[in-house]
Amino acid sequence: MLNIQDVHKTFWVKSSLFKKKPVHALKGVSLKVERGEIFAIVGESGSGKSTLGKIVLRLERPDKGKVLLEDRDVFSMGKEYTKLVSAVFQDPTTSLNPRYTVYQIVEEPLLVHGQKDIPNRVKRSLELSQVPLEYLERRPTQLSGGQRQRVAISRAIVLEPRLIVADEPTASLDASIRREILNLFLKLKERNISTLLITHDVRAVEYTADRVGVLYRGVLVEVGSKSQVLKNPLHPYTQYLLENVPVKHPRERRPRSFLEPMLDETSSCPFYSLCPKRLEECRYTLREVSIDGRLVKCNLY
Ligand SMILES: Nc1ncnc2c1ncn2[C@@H]1O[C@H](COP(=O)(O)OP(=O)(O)OP(=O)(O)O)[C@@H](O)[C@H]1O
Repeated sequence: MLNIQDVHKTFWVKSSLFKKKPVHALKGVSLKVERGEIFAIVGESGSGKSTLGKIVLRLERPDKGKVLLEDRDVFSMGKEYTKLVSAVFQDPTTSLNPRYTVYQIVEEPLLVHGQKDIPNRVKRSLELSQVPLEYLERRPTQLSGGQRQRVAISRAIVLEPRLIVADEPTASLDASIRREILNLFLKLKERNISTLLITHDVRAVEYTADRVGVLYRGVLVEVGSKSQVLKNPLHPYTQYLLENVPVKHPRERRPRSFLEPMLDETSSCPFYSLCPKRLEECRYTLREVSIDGRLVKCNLY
């Protein structure tokens, strides 16, 4: 349904008074999201996850590559695209208009798209995201963080989209609420709505995802089913990421050495300078192989 083909995105940031340097946020990312699938993009801060989400939402344009929704280039689609693809962001406090009531927030996309039967559709959407109807006249500041995120999800699904891009939808919430919000995405899946779940939270991936893509410095290093990637990670970076899923106490965590600046920006593999299993050839070439239906960008295979 969603087909991302060889997407590249470079930002130019000021390095000194007169100079700019490139930040390669995405380097040839390709993936497909099927109907009703929850596809998780996982990676550490700065790996390019949000940039990919923004490109799918058309908030950024790729420098190269294509994004297709049901075989149509999303950048040549009109307003219709915003009916088919919607977004849920990390912080509902900033993504919801504080002056609007819950009803007005959820109603807005229906008005923008000239829809009929608005009151009933708003109510159905709120029910589906488990927002009590007595909250209809409340404003975001009168709701808890979890309820605000439910309202944001109601707004995202009110037009019955094909795909939701959810960028860290549980990151601002208490642990006790996180699972409830993730359950909503599982419910949407039953209604054949796909989710591109952008997260650094491996537990969220474990709980919800069908397939997982691991992003490292703009390169999708591994893509496979949840069980393939989480139970038997092949890429050395995925292995590192999973070994460092937050443990009970910060003292038990390993140093996050892989967030150090790259020592060798010119090597083919983005993980070259930090990889414990690197080969000499990884400086010059990077192979993508398919193993049991999963993709790995690594010369070890
Ligand atoms: N508008 C921008 N201008 C300049 N650099 C940017 C811009 N947006 C992103 N970047 C850079 O691109 C890289 C990828 O950023 P991105 O936000 O996509 O990563 P991320 O994996 O979502 O990280 P986080 O979880 O911290 O948001 C980073 O180095 C970031 O600093």
